[in-house]
Amino acid sequence: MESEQQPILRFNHVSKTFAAKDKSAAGHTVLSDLSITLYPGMVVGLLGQNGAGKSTLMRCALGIIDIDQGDILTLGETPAALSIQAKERIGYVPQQPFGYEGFTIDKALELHRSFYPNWDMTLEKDWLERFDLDVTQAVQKLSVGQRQSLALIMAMAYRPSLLLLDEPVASLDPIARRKFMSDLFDLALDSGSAVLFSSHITSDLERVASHVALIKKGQLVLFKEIDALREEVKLLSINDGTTLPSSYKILSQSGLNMLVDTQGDSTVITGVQSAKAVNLEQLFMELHR
Ligand SMILES: Nc1ncnc2c1ncn2[C@@H]1O[C@H](COP(=O)(O)OP(=O)(O)OP(=O)(O)O)[C@@H](O)[C@H]1O
Repeated sequence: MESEQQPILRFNHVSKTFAAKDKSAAGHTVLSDLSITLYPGMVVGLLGQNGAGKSTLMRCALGIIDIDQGDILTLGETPAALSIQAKERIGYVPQQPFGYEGFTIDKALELHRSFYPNWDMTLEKDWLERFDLDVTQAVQKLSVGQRQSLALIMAMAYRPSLLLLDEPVASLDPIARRKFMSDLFDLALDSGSAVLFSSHITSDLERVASHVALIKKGQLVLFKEIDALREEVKLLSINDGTTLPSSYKILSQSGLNMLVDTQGDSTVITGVQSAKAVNLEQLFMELHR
């Protein structure tokens, strides 16, 4: 199904190294040979430790940061030369939303919506109510969570084809978070959009994402449908000398315990004492032991 659709965002063997301050020192490689493709309707949760490269990946997709190797296509275009038409179809909420200080919420929205011909006033109104925002309030007086809620409305009310959300819900209370997350999924499905969002809250990710992309030190360790995760990623305890099928990808190993991606291979293997499914949090912990 996926191959028949045009990708919304494609990272193809992308690498990025930031130069060291001291020109003679080696640079810091933040993304390494990373490939992911997002198709319409995909909600991809990006998981990784602090500094793993999640924000950098999003900034590269927007052309804010240049890459060193590989290529990226954002709505079919090169990020460094995105057309206005493409920009009108992208929503982005950075980790620390900024801008519109000195405006009230309604004035800020009035200006912001003027940039987007497809702005949906009903959606705006709905989300203002959901987040319980008073439009007469000054933007600079909003709490961090309220500021984040406003940034989300500003990024989503024009139903962008591509939505990049960098820890969008970190400052939202659990009720606002839950509402936002389920709506996010519906919105993506309704509008045929693709969403890439980073979060450290694995339960949110499990609830709302269709896929998970796990990044460790700039490398993509796993990219999988959430539903396939429980079936295909296993914590194995094996006997010494056990040979695993070549289709298995070993994600981490500690003695005779290993975390593997069976990649759908259901061959029965002798020598495996136990094979346990893992949830996202367990997977994350195992990978970073
Ligand atoms: N402009 C820059 N110049 C130099 N180094 C940078 C730059 N931007 C990011 N980095 C470095 O790249 C690494 C990855 O940063 P990034 O913000 O992408 O991580 P992250 O996965 O989003 O982390 P977090 O979960 O803490 O938000 C970090 O070590 C950071 O210091």
